[in-house]
Amino acid sequence: MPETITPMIGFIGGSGVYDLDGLEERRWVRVSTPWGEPSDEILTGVLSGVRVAFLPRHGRGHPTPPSALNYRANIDAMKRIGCTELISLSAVGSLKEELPPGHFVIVDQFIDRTFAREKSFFGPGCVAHVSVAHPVCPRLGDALEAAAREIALPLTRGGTYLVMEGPQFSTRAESLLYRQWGCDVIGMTNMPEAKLAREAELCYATMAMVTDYDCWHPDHDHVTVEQVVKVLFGNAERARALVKAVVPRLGAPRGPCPAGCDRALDHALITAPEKRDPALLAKLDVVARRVL
Ligand SMILES: CSC[C@H]1O[C@H](OP(=O)(O)O)[C@H](O)[C@@H]1O
Ligand SMILES: Nc1ncnc2[nH]cnc12
Repeated sequence: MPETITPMIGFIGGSGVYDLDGLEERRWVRVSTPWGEPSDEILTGVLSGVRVAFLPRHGRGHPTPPSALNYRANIDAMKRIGCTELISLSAVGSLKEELPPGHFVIVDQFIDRTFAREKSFFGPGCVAHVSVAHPVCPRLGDALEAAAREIALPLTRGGTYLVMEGPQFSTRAESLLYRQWGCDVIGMTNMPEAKLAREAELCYATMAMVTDYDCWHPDHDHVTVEQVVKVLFGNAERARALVKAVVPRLGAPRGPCPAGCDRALDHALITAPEKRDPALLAKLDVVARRVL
């Protein structure tokens, strides 16, 4: 008999999304992990009868830049508190004319250009290679699409998110290069987040909220924080409406993920049991508990 999972929907709120409203049994909870401290306390509560958790990715008040985020602690903490799926709400720049500020994109691919971050829970003493060929859970994508259409958000389903290191925005040459690569949007945070969610066997999807045209567009000034923030105020309101619309669609008890996100480690571990490092295995207590 396949296991029945009672979902707890986790949200990781990006720039401009530092809180969730409308929760019952609302409580900010401190969660420590073997990987260090997450960005902030995690807000837990109940929305439409469904358990939810919310982590402000950069911390409340936005003290932490993309490269200094402890992505491993964030993902571990969300799983540790009971999340079964993760939805990222992220501000992005647009690399396509037809994705103007105010538009929403359910991305389904990433190009990871980050280079100064811890990208795996595994390493010497326990080597694992998961597939991220399809980094986004289609079931979460379907739920996000249905919810976004219900509240009439301007929406595109599918797109490639270029993840840059930052914190500076791109040069014009870089922006033009990413357009040539066929990328749709650009941001600084969703990798290694999506890779780590896969290693932790959590379903993951991103709702990207376009705030600017980066710096490639001949008719628009280059992106500034001021501009991002201005658009974000509108977007953040709509992001909250999206959360309220998506949660009931994901809340029912369910079987295993049809795409296999929750079994990503089934064929990933390659280190022989007798060669595994007990100290690392102890840190993997929650992330890899199903297979260790
Ligand atoms: C404030 S603009 C740059 C900043 O916004 C995005 O963050 P998030 O994905 O957490 O919404 C982008 O990735 C940068 O970190
Ligand atoms: N143009 C841009 N580049 C990188 N991250 C962003 N976040 C929002 N706009 C961005």
